[in-house]
Amino acid sequence: MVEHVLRLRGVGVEYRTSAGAVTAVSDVSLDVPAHGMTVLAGPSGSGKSTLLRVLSLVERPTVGGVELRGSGTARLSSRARRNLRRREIALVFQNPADNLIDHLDVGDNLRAAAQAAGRVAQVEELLEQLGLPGTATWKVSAMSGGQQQRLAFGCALARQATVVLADEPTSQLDAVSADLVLETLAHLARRGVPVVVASHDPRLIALADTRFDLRNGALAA
Ligand SMILES: Nc1ncnc2c1ncn2[C@@H]1O[C@H](COP(=O)(O)OP(=O)(O)OP(=O)(O)O)[C@@H](O)[C@H]1O
Repeated sequence: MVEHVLRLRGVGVEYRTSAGAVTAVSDVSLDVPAHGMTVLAGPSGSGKSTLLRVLSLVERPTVGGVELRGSGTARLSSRARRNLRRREIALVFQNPADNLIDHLDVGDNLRAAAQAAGRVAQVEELLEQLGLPGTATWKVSAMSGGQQQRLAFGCALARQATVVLADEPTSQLDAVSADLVLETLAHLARRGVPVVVASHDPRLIALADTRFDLRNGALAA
């Protein structure tokens, strides 16, 4: 059994800008356990979002390697990376509206997410698990921000993703809505789905089974 769902080895990310090269992440090596919630914590600009994009195979690091379930990804073509991402990885963005298709109702969002990964969604069962029973025919716009984020994590469950990654999933929500998301994250972790979250929300960080602290693009000692 693979103990780590994702591993980074010597990862660095550099951006070229008109003002010169910007180092967003330097020499990060870490192992994400195959169970529970892993949090990337750190102040604004410390490299959390960049690292999350690398972990989710959206962005190739400038140097270093990323392993998913024990297999290296560096030699994969862009197309193979895209297919791997589609099959195995779910990424939830901070703005609830960016995670859902607003012209589809709630049930069809779950069905579309499942279909994109070659799966079939058990809509009523998922909505029950998410604490959103009876909402299958609701418009997404009729839901609160917290309910929308919950549904976004439900789409990750519908896809049966190997790992779920989320960038600041509570940052645009009020306290009550953020509570809904924290409950959902705890639910995913209990179901054995590994979750990786970038956040500086202390309540979310408190739920971490594994925590990595970033400072200026590097792991804090
Ligand atoms: N596309 C880019 N081009 C140039 N610099 C970038 C780019 N993306 C990120 N950076 C820089 O890299 C560093 C890390 O940014 P990143 O967004 O990963 O940090 P963060 O911890 O997620 O911050 P926040 O919490 O504010 O989102 C910052 O100095 C940022 O300005």
